[in-house]
Amino acid sequence: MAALKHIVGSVAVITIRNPPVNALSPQVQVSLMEVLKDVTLDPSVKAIVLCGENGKFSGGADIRTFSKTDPKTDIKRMSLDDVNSVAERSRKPVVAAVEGVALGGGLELALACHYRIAHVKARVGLTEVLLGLLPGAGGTQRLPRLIGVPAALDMITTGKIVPAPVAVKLGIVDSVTEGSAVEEAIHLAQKVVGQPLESRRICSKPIQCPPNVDSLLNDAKVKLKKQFRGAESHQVCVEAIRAAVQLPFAEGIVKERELFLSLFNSDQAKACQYAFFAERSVAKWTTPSGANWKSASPQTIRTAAVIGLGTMGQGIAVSLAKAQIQVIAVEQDEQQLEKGSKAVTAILERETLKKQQFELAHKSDSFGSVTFTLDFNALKNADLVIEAVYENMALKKEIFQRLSSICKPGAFLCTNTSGLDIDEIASVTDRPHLVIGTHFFSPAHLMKLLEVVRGYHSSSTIISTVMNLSKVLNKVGVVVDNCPLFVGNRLLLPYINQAVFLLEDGRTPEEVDQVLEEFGYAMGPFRMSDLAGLDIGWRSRMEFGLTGPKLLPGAPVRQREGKRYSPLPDILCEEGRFGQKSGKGWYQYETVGGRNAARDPWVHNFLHEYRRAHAIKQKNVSQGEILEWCLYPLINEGFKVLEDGIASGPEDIDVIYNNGYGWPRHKGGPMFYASMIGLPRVLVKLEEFYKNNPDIPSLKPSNLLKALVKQGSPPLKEWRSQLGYPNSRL
Ligand SMILES: CCCCCCC/C=C/C(=O)SCCNC(=O)CCNC(=O)[C@H](O)C(C)(C)COP(=O)(O)OP(=O)(O)OC[C@H]1O[C@@H](n2cnc3c(N)ncnc32)[C@H](O)[C@@H]1OP(=O)(O)O
Repeated sequence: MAALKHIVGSVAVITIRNPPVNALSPQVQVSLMEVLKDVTLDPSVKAIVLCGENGKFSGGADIRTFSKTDPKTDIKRMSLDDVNSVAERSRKPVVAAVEGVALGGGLELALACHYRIAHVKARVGLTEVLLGLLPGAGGTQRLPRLIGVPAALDMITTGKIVPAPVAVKLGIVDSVTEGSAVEEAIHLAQKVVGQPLESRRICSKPIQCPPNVDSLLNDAKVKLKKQFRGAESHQVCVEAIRAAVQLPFAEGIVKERELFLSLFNSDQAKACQYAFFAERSVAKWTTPSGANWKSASPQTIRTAAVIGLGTMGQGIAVSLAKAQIQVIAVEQDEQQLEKGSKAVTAILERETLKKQQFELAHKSDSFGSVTFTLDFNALKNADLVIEAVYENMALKKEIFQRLSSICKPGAFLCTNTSGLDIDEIASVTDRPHLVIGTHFFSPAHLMKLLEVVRGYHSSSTIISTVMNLSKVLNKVGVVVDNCPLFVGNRLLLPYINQAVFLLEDGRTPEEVDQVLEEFGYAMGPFRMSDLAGLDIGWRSRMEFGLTGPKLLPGAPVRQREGKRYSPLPDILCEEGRFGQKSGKGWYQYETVGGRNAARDPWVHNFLHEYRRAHAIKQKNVSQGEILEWCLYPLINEGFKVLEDGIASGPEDIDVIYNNGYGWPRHKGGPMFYASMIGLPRVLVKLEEFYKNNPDIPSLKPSNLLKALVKQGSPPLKEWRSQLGYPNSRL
């Protein structure tokens, strides 16, 4: 039985049982319905308590069953909504005892109960929108009636999860307890036996609308369109809430169902659900040598050190402190230390304020302390050190040599680099097995991704410790192998190059960005480059002799070693145009450090003159071709990364892109996207591009892509077996 019943006096306690998160699978729903009907008819039962096994109310409808559900037949036959209706219509009081989580359909079930008691540490939310859906079991009709339209709109359209004390303030739950929510619920159930229930049924509550409700809903749609470019579910959620506002409850439920079904089998919903499971799958890492997440022994990190308090170091220090880890922050000179400590303190103050506002001043755990010092010897007691100085191999090696002699035996040594060789850095230490790459993304206290780059000698203990740490820091860690640029930046390079080639061929930064932003990227390649800083790539190209003083004399302007090369970004940097940080880059900004990109006539004129000087003929490229020209080489590089064994599966690449590179989640990630549009299409276009541009090697289709197409394009979950890894995780 997926729903268990036991009787306490005259109270029937129904426990949802479906480990690990008590997901409401079709079987659980049928079982719940049976037990609910049974206890409603049982004359000895006077009240009902609903709870979940093992301290978790419910993680919502069972997402795994969605792909096997036929919306036309299965959902119409029986749905969670019917269970909710039976609970709500019951003449006996039904009390939800919310422990752990009540998310999605789990919270919708709780909303159908007459009372809700939550444990103080419980969290609730209608998270369906993040899975490309809407709360389709009455959530869009009940929540606005319970807490008002503005608050419900915010929760439903963002999928926000709130802690129990906030849920009480909002009116979602009636009270919180530090003790057992189930005991408290039983107590309340006994107390309210015989009391009238009509006012407790949310379906009977009139909806309180602010006078400007129409513009509230319309403005929300505009805002959400900008925030979640191209994503349907956020928009459809607003329409479901509009139905709650305009229609009586029963009709609103019918409309909600219709809108739910319009999303249920969409490609976007499939992509979001794939992204959800991909994130879980990357946590279960394995290495080619057989080490894996199950057998490794992660260590708890209590004290961590950060070396270098530039932008990255600041964010990393804040991230650690927010996770209640004690931080020692080291800089090399007084001035840098003062600048860094001021910045860290300011960010921490802002974060404290945000936390207090979010938790509504509920007593919560404070942040870990940060000690600022110039003294490297302060690192001797750190459990883990993250070096975050700028990208310079000699400097990093010098630091790691020092760390070897200062840090306690067993301390983990991490380098925050976006592409330098981890093995070379590890080679100067006394403990290469305890050295690893931790590639954070800026701003490091906000961005979710952590690329965990294992070196040749990295032990399973350091991999599992850092993967665990990523979860503690509320990040998504992905284990990748050591190669130049690792995974994320390796795929980014051809994408950016292709975008720049488009400028040579006659397009403008605005046109290219618009296509990629309409696709769903938060920022197109040029706005993103301006944000990241154009000088970073420039310095690295100088280091590699692609430009600057090390460039061999006589090198053709638009070629390097026979390959197409565009000097446009280099010229911009030579002009002092580094992007936002200098107030100008591919765009112009209102001030140095400004955020609002505006068309820059200088850039347009410069591009025009450049094309004229090099006698480049303008090409007519459609918006669709711009998209394929930029994205397919990125995807192709993804296949090459898989072929090289740098990432262990397509999910790893997609998780990296969804969480670190602004890829639209409702498109699943580049590899998922390729599977959706069809591998033959990607291959044919790459072949065509490569034929016409043999001097761009990244357009040459990868062997893996060709092999998969030859085999009839198997589904993504089978690609991994093609790679022949000994420890396939699928
Ligand atoms: C068919 C028509 C039905 C009509 C339904 C009406 C509308 C309702 C829709 C929904 O309810 S959609 C689901 C909404 N729920 C969520 O979005 C919650 C998703 N889960 C989470 O956020 C987290 O998993 C958690 C519950 C907060 C737990 O986090 P934790 O870090 O503790 O563990 P995880 O590693 O994330 O998960 C453990 C394990 O459980 C699996 N899982 C989690 N939630 C679900 C779920 N709703 N359905 C199925 N499976 C779920 C997760 O994949 C992990 O499994 P493994 O991957 O380790 O095997």
